[in-house]
Amino acid sequence: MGSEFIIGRNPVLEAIRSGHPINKIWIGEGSQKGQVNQVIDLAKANGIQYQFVPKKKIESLIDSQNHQGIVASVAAYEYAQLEDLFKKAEEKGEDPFFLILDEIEDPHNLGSIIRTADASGAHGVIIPKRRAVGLTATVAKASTGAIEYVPVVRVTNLARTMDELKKRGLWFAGTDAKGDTDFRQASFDLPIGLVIGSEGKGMSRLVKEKCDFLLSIPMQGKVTSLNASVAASLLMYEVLRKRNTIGLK
Ligand SMILES: C[S@@+](CC[C@H](N)C(=O)[O-])C[C@H]1O[C@@H](n2cnc3c(N)ncnc32)[C@H](O)[C@@H]1O
Repeated sequence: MGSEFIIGRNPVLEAIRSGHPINKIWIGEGSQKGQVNQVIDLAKANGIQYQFVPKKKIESLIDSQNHQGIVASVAAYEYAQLEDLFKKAEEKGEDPFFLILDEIEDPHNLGSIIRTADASGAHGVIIPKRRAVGLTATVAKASTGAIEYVPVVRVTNLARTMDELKKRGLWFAGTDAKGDTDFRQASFDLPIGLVIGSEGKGMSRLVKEKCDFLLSIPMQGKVTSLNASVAASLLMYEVLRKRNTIGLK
């Protein structure tokens, strides 16, 4: 199994808390305060090896200065199976709510989408194997640890997977600034797959054709689209808003 570095206090804390296998943690000298102490306590409690090193050592490991004095080498992130997503929905007694990402390439966008997926109660994310970013250290950091809790499935062919999911009762909501239905009018009281297009091209033709309806977020200014992760966040929270009574957590 390969390994990855995860960088920063929150991602390392979440990795330990979730039980993700950790090889070693390096802590920058002089960083022993607040959340770093929490990391040390948890590492001790879980028998994880850690070492204090000059900050330069950390920078040489990860080739970055944005590490908050902490970096861990962990087992590479594993992908889930479609079945895991259905299981998560079933455990929560909810209609499936999956995200389908059609060739998202920017790791910050993927991390941010995973973070909001966790917060808004989505049951998992589906990405294609080709022409898309996978679960990397940068994605883990941008997700601030949510990568540990949101199952991500990688499939060979998104359009084919959508066909398979349709047979299992899912309806697909495509998203496009030129879509014909204002997202505030959509109802989400059915098993739903929310499809987000790539940063450059939006949804591919084949994936778009598989969608049952096309939602748009109003654009009142001069630019023609939102950032993919911003659009995904608004749409995920609309699903939560429609499905959950206010006051219920
Ligand atoms: C940066 S946009 C893609 C722009 C691309 N040039 C296009 O024409 O579709 C990335 C993705 O974010 C979502 N998105 C962005 N703005 C949106 C909007 N106003 N309404 C619905 N979805 C939007 C869509 O999923 C879109 O494919």
